[in-house]
Amino acid sequence: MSLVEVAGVTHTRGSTIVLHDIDLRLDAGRLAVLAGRSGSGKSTLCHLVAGVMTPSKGDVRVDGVAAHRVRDWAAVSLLPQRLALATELTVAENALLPARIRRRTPEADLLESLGLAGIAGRPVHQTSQGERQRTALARALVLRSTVAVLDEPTGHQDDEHVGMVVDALRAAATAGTLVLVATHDQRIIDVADDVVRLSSGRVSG
Ligand SMILES: Nc1ncnc2c1ncn2[C@@H]1O[C@H](COP(=O)(O)OP(=O)(O)OP(=O)(O)O)[C@@H](O)[C@H]1O
Repeated sequence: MSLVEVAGVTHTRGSTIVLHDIDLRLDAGRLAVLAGRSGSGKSTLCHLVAGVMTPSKGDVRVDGVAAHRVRDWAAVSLLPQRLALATELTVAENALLPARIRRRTPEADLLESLGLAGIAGRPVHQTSQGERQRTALARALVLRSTVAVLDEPTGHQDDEHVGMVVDALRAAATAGTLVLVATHDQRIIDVADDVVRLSSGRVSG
């Protein structure tokens, strides 16, 4: 059994079929990329694996459990495109919240590795879009979850910070997380273990 199993998934949004009969198996400790043009269905598939949507047809399972029933951030974490940060809290409070809730000690250098140490104490509403995105990425990585689903993690990053993000994704995969990334950023695709290409809602290669 693979860690993530997507079987016969067709998904409809509004009146449009946005995913067609998707089959996919992904294993632990891999950096897996969902690549494809804007509108090809990457975010939708991310949402299904993260369990925030249920498929119209077919099955999405994480470790044998229907993805929408998994409620534990240590099992499946998510970096959504819209980030969903608490903007009145600081960068560190947001990023480390999942660890604090579980009384777990976060990795000492997580904020440093994402270039956030210098602004750790600043409220998120006083940060840039790129800093916010890295804060939400840190929150998705802080528990070393079994699966981390990351939707466009470099969308707001300059070259230097793309390098930091890529290193963080590789480190998470090396530590055992299945890192599932929706992106069209070639710099991530170049270091991926698995690349799944979506085209108009179908796996194309
Ligand atoms: N709420 C919605 N209602 C109807 N259609 C939707 C909705 N959200 C997305 N879609 C459509 O579903 C398709 C897949 O969208 P999705 O966001 O998964 O693509 P994507 O590959 O992640 O795109 P991007 O790279 O631009 O984020 C698109 O054709 C989009 O127009």
